Amino acid sequence: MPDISDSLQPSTAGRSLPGSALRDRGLLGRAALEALRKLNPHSLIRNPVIFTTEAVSALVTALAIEAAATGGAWGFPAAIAVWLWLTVLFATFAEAVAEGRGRARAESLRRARTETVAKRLLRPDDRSLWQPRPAAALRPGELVLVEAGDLIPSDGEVVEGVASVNEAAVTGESAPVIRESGGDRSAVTGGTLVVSDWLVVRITAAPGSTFLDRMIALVEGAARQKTPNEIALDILLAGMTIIFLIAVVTLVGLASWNGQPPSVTVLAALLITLIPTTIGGLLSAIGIAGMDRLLRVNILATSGRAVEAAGDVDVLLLDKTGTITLGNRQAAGFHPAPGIAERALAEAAALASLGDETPEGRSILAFARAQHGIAAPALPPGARIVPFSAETRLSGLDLPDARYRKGAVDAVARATGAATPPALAQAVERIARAGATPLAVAKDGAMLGAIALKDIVKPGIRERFAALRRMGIRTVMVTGDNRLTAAAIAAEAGVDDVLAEATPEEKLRHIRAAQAEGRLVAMAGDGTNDAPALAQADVGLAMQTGTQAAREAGNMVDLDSDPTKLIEVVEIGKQLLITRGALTTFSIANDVAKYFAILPAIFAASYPELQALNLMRLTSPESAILAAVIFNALIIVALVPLALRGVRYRPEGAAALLRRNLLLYGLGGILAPFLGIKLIDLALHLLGIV
Ligand SMILES: Nc1ncnc2c1ncn2[C@@H]1O[C@H](COP(=O)(O)OP(=O)(O)OP(=O)(O)O)[C@@H](O)[C@H]1O
Ligand SMILES: [K+]
Ligand SMILES: [Mg+2]
Repeated sequence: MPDISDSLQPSTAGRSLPGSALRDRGLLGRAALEALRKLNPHSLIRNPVIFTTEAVSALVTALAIEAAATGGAWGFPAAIAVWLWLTVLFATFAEAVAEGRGRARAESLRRARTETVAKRLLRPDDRSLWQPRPAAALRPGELVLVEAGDLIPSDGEVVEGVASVNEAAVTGESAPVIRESGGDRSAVTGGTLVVSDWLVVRITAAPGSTFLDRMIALVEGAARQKTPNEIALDILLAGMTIIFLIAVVTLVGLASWNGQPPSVTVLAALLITLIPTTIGGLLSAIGIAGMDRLLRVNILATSGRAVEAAGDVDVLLLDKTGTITLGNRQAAGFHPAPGIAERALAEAAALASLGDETPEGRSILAFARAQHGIAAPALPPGARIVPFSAETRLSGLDLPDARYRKGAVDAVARATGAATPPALAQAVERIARAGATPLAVAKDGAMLGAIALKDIVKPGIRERFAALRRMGIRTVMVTGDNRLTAAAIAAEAGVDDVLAEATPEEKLRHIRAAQAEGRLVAMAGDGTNDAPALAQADVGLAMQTGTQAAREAGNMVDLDSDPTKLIEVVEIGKQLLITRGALTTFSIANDVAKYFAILPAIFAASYPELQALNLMRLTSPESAILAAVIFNALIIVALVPLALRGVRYRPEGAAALLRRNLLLYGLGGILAPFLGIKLIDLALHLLGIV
């Protein structure tokens, strides 16, 4: 069998150096075209600041044309109009570049969605009777046979069989993973390849809404919605636009007091340089780039809001089996109660597992055969299977003359009324202290012994939990397993806290309680019993190896099935929030210099004393105004790489972070335009343009 731990290695598929998008010529060309398409006012209205800029650009263009037609001075309004249009174009370009990176990934995913022909089973109980059927025509509920070498035609649940599957098409990771019926690794994804053995799969996805389809829509940004934070910032920016509009209009009265009223072109230039075009132009690119950075670490986020929430997460809950451990729990020992032969225990354990479709159940049958040559008998007539459930924490078989149960020790004791002899209790304790899961086996009202199920902690997890702790995040393991096993695994994995013997409802209640205390909660899980908790958590990170239910309940899927990836999610979330804050600060701080550049120019005629404000000693009023507009446009392009890459995040205190960013982006935002406008003014002068 392939080593599943291979799939823990972070994948490098689809990853490239940050900012490399800006060096990709084809991508830039396509983005430029897309930027032009985005000039359509109908779509631009979603961005109030840039929409205002476009309206003002149109107005100044009309004025320039009118001046040219009537023989007036049209050069200055024309130059301003050109740079105002470029301002709008740079903003739409930023968004187009951010989207373009996802589109490239979508194209490679589309190639994975090849047209396969499925083997649809005609009868559920007969694998030899099948009919070819195009994958696209498969409906939910239909059964298909997938054999070694076949592509899995659509998403589904494995109902029979164990196979290794290469999921590289989706995850970029070529080490095969195990897919099997019954347990937490039963979900299969359309477009992935069965490399050995066979599976019978019940289709769960309707045509056109498979995981791959949704993934494509997501990376293309088709499903993207503004987050509540983005909407709030948009409203703030729109408010500032209105305030500056009022301020600029009232200037007309002031300036006309004892001189010439300023021209509409000059007022337009003043308005656009003062409204927050920088952050307005980069806001959506910042959000898209954040989702894209997640994708590069192989995490698929279906909600931008979850990415933002991740930036502020305080607690991470994880289930044990399949999340902290590999989840391939295998029977590894029989421990009979005093006076019971080991073979009698093994026979009872096998009977109790006859109808148990979980990997644990199958491993017990295999172990009984390997250790004692016990062949699993056919299901006797009149037998009733008691399937495993996370609520009862046991499973078993009722025969007309005997009842067999196996499961969590306390659960079996309660259900059968059987007493646990002290020697057995000691054996159970030893198993659990070693980090294995003890299952008690009972026949009617008597305990026959225990089975030890071994599971392995995913490698490297301890260091990663330590890193989470340094980021101020508390890790809590919530598991259905018993206290001792939970404590042993918790100690080995290095989590901060552990909640054992938890039913799905208790996992859910635990999250609600933390949220009620005002904490932001992340949950990582893989099982159907984790689904309610994954849905309730602010960040629900489902393992790609998990069940369909878990993957649908969460708002992120980790294609590498590594719960400690939350580190990356948190960093990217923080980075997103910091980048947005930094560029907003920068954008608003920029206004100071523009004020000093444009106001003296406007009032030059009315109030010559105001020349004292012309700190930059700009060549002429016209040159000052044009230089400010050019700077205002160019700064958007200059900041695109930062918006895409994100401001670097270092784990340090919030106060230190705020201080550093205020200094860098606040003070930088005040000073940069003084320098920039002066340089542009000089250049315009040297080129003889003004
Ligand atoms: N096939 C089975 N038959 C009987 N009992 C089982 C079986 N599988 C698991 N159990 C018992 O039920 C308990 C709860 O199982 P459940 O799957 O809810 O939680 P878990 O997988 O152990 O933990 P986690 O919630 O961390 O994944 C297990 O700890 C084990 O004692
Ligand atoms: K501006
Ligand atoms: Mg589980």
